[in-house]
Amino acid sequence: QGTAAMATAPAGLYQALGEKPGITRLMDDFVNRVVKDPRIGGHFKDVKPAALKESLTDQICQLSGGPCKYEGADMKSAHADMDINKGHFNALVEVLQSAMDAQGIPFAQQNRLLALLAPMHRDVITIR
Ligand code: HEM
Repeated sequence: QGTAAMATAPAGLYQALGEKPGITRLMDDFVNRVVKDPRIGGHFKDVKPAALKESLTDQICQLSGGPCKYEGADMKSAHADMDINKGHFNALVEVLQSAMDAQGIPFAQQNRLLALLAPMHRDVITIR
């Protein structure tokens, strides 16, 4: 991931997300919601959900302070040529919030994860 993504994980976030099993469940539900979302589902029409779930699980696990290593593409390369605008980015964040609600993740912990993801907008949004 890009340098902007390499913020320090707040203590206890990995645990609050339910560690690897909780993050796996969260990303499973999140991707299922994303592909169905009318605002951004189209971006994912040619994507294999299982592989994306695995990449995201590793990324969020590592980012939140867990013992994982994300080995996928950096955020800039992963999202190049996708015509992602601010509305798409915000829609994805909204879907993530719904998925975190569904997993019973406390609001304050949700915000700690979102704060780690927010700086990635610089690499993900390509239409300004
Ligand atoms: C903070 C926001 C985001 C994060 C952290 C994120 C993270 C990721 C990660 C980790 C991958 C996998 C890359 C790999 O395995 O090499 C990925 C792929 C992808 N992302 Fe994002 N993403 C974000 C926002 C978005 C948005 C807003 C869209 C479009 C609406 C989007 C569309 C995609 C698509 C279509 C892929 C699949 C690429 C492929 O497999 O060819 N992402 N993203």
